[in-house]
Amino acid sequence: GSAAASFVGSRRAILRSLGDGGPDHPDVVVDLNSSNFDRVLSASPASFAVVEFFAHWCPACRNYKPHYEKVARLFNGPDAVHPGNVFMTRVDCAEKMNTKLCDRFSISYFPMLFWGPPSKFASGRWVPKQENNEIQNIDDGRTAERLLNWINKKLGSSFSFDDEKYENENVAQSNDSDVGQVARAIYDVEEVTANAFDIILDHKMIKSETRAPLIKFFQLLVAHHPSKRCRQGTAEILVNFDELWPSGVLSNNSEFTIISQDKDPRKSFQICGKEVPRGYWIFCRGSRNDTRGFSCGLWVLLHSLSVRVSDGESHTAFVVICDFIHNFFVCDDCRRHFYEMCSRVSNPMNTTREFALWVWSTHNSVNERLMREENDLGNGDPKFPKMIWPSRHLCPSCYLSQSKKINGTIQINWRREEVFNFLVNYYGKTLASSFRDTIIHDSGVGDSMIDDLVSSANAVAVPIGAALAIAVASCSFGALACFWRTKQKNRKYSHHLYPLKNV
Ligand SMILES: Cc1cc2nc3c(=O)[nH]c(=O)nc-3n(C[C@H](O)[C@H](O)[C@H](O)COP(=O)(O)OP(=O)(O)OC[C@H]3O[C@@H](n4cnc5c(N)ncnc54)[C@H](O)[C@@H]3O)c2cc1C
Repeated sequence: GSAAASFVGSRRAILRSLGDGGPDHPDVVVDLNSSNFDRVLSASPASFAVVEFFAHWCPACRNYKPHYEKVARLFNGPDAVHPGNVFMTRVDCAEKMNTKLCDRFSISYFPMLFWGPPSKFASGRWVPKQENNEIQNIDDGRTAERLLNWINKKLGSSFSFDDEKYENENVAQSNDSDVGQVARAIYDVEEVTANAFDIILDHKMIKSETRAPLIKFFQLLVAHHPSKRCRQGTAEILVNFDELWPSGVLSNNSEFTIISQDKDPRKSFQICGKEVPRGYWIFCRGSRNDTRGFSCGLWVLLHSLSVRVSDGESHTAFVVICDFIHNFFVCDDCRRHFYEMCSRVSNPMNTTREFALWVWSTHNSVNERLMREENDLGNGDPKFPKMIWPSRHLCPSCYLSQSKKINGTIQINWRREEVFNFLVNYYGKTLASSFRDTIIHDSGVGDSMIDDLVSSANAVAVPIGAALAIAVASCSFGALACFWRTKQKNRKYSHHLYPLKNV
């Protein structure tokens, strides 16, 4: 009796240490099935995915579950130690709906594990003994340790279960690390966009006086957001804007009441698609819980917009961004400081260069101020001290000569032309370089006009005004949009377009 009891006890202890669900060990493995498999995998920011095919009735799978989840906790979920590296998922082949999916991967036993780039899973299949398959069968993953070893061999990494949250290679880099790091920031730009929209809804910030600035900001996003998913999602919201937030119902300074209470707009409109927000930061991840993240993502969004607008749009975009921060950035100090700097601009911005350099130098003024503050208060992120950016290390050619300290402030002689080139390359091309920018039309009603509209992957040029005009003229977003459009036909068209020229 007592031997059996202690056996059960120790087995529990082992299970606990491996993680058997519960509040300390949440199950962060992403469950996939035939209806979301392709979409979720193709939207994953991770470089690699593991897919476990199992059957819920299989006892070996049940025993394996805590092992698999222990590995998954390193990579998945808000508390992941190494987010964005490996996406850990599973498919229950005992579910009828998944039969075809499991056949696609020639599942011959449970659990059966595969490894490959997420996008290859999304479009792929696996056939035994076929060479050059980008999807590989994981033949040695029977315990948590062995699976992690297998992954480490593939990645050339040394991930360990002892790694602590935040103390990891993702933050061993700093602001000053290599140029390619910013390629991962595209996911943070999506994350910040979705978070900002959530905040706007949560705080009921759409009021009669903030409605127009928001519409204009959305127009800017439709035309120039670096992520196609976000361009499309924003276009959808824009097309439905009048329906969701009718101007007549909004009163000054009072919160907006959702007309039909059971229809919370956020439930039907995801500004960057279904997979975002993901709940974690990659490029903008701080070494402490309360640093970086959102505000870092917001800066990256602003910079990436600034290098994408055309010369002719630059002043409008400047005003739109100033108004957006002023009305919707809930950090009060930040928005006041920023707006002050906006107000100091007396001449219109004539070029993309002027605008992008303004955002850059404004950001540096903030950095400079925070450098002092964080020094005094010790509340900065120790791994990401504020600095004047870009460092000599990042952009040697941006510096004209040795910088001097005059009255305690650093005076740098910038080569502004080089800084601009650097910004365009960094926040333009490099930011979007490794991005798998797929849109899967859930409704199946693809529309070439909207695709054209949102498909400009880099610094190109759908004039902002045209973006909404095209969006409005299209029925690609399903019944609601068509309904809206039909209704608009009888109204004064221009009133609803908010042409940016009139900012
Ligand atoms: C509009 C705005 C106003 C803000 N105002 C305040 C404020 O008044 N007080 C306050 O405490 N916090 C303010 N913040 C927050 C603060 O600026 C930082 O975002 C936050 O402290 C996180 O810092 P970070 O280390 O992630 O780097 P961030 O400053 O957020 O920068 C993000 C990344 O951008 C790059 N970068 C840095 N400088 C530049 C530059 N000059 N040009 C281009 N790229 C650059 C770096 O790669 C950096 O890691 C503001 C944020 C925003 C978006």
